[in-house]
Order: sequence, then structure tokens, then C-alpha cells
Amino acid sequence: MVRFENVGLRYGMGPEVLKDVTFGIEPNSFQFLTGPSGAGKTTLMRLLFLSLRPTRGLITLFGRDVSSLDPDEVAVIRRRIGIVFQDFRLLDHLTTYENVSLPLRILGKEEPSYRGEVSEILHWVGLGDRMHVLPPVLSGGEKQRAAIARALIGRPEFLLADEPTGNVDPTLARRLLRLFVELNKSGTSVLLATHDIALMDQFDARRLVIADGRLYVYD
Ligand SMILES: Nc1ncnc2c1ncn2[C@@H]1O[C@H](COP(=O)(O)OP(=O)(O)OP(=O)(O)O)[C@@H](O)[C@H]1O
Repeated sequence: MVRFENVGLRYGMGPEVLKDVTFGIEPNSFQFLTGPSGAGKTTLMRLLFLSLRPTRGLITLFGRDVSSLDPDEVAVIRRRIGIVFQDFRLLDHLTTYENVSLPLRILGKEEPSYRGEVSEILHWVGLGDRMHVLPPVLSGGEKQRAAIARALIGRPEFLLADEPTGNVDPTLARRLLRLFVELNKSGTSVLLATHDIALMDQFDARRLVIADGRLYVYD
């Protein structure tokens, strides 16, 4: 589903943040992405979401060489990917319900067709009673769960989650991890970036570790 061959990335004239990164991600797989702060986890996620292009090497996503994609093709591929950004990126003028519905509205779906589904996912992440409030009044953990619900609503084949448990207490972090594991069981590949070793220890999964710009895979 994903293949990186000798991928390197530098920002502008800076040093290479990622060097000779080679790995693959299989359909229906679950993996953690870890490494110290500043190691390049978010950078790797941005390469996978096609919001950055590599400075060298080859990235294949869903069988396509990403360097050959035009903007329309990028949009089509992105619909197959759900992403939870580290900074949530909720729209403050839309309610939680409207934020989570947004990917479906963009696809041209009518509100009555998805009302039940959005409500269900909001209950699933524990935001059933926060549906109609605006993001500025949500706590950090509630915003994070809203961002997760929005990433999941389009039933992505591949979920990228950047520190999705960074703002919640350990109990909620465990619950969210279970949610990602359930999602994986229903067929979505998951890449979950985290610093939290205690969280990773709760689920036996492949670990991708970035250190000094290189990526090491522990199966
Ligand atoms: N837009 C940018 N321009 C220049 N340098 C950048 C940019 N974004 C990130 N970097 C640098 O690239 C390196 C990797 O950053 P990145 O955000 O990918 O790390 P990270 O592993 O996600 O860190 P954290 O765990 O703290 O979120 C850092 O040295 C960072 O300063």
C-alpha cells in the first residue's frame, strides 16, 4: 500500500531531516511511529499525506508513484487517507458535529444521509453531548477526539494519526488506542505516531523508529 525507497527530505537548504528511508506499509496493518521530539515523525506523516514531496527517492502510495500525480489525483488519493493532525485543525466557526461532517459535505453528501453516522461516531469517541458546541469551548482532549472522529468519518483505508493521545489522560489514551485497534480490525491500516512508550507497550504492533534521520523497523 505504501513503499518508500531511499527517501530523503530536507526543508529548504537545511540538513536532511530524513535520510535513505526505506520501508513499506501493508494493507490492514497496524504500526507505531516513534522517535525523539524533532526526529521527523510529522515530516514522514506529511510525506504520506502528500503535503510534502521528497527531495530524493521514490514514494509509492496505493500503487502510484507520487511524483507523477497531478493535483486532482492527489485529491483522489487523499480521500482514501484519514489524518489526525497534531494541532487538530478544527474550524472554530463550525460546531463539533459540522467539523466532523465536513469531509462528507465536501464529497457532496446531503446532511440527512449522514446525520446518524456522524452522531454515532461522535458518541463512539465520547463527544455525544458536545456535538453542538464550537471548538473553542472544547478541552484539548475533546478537540483531539473531534479530530479523530473527523479523520474516521470517511472510512479511510489508511489512517495517519500524529500524537493522537498527546492531550488526554492515560485512561482515555487507552480507550483511544482501543478505538484505533478496532478500526484496524475492520480493515484500515493505521500509522500512529507517539512518544508514549507506555501506550505502545499496551499493544503488540510493529514499530517504526526514526533516529538521526534514519528509519528502523521492529516487526
Ligand atoms: N516547515 C519546516 N521548515 C524547516 N524545518 C522544519 C519544518 N518542519 C519541521 N522542520 C524541522 O524538521 C525536523 C523534524 O521535525 P518534525 O516536526 O517532523 O519532528 P517530530 O518527530 O514530529 O517532532 P515532535 O515529536 O516534536 O512533534 C525538526 O528539526 C524540525 O525543526
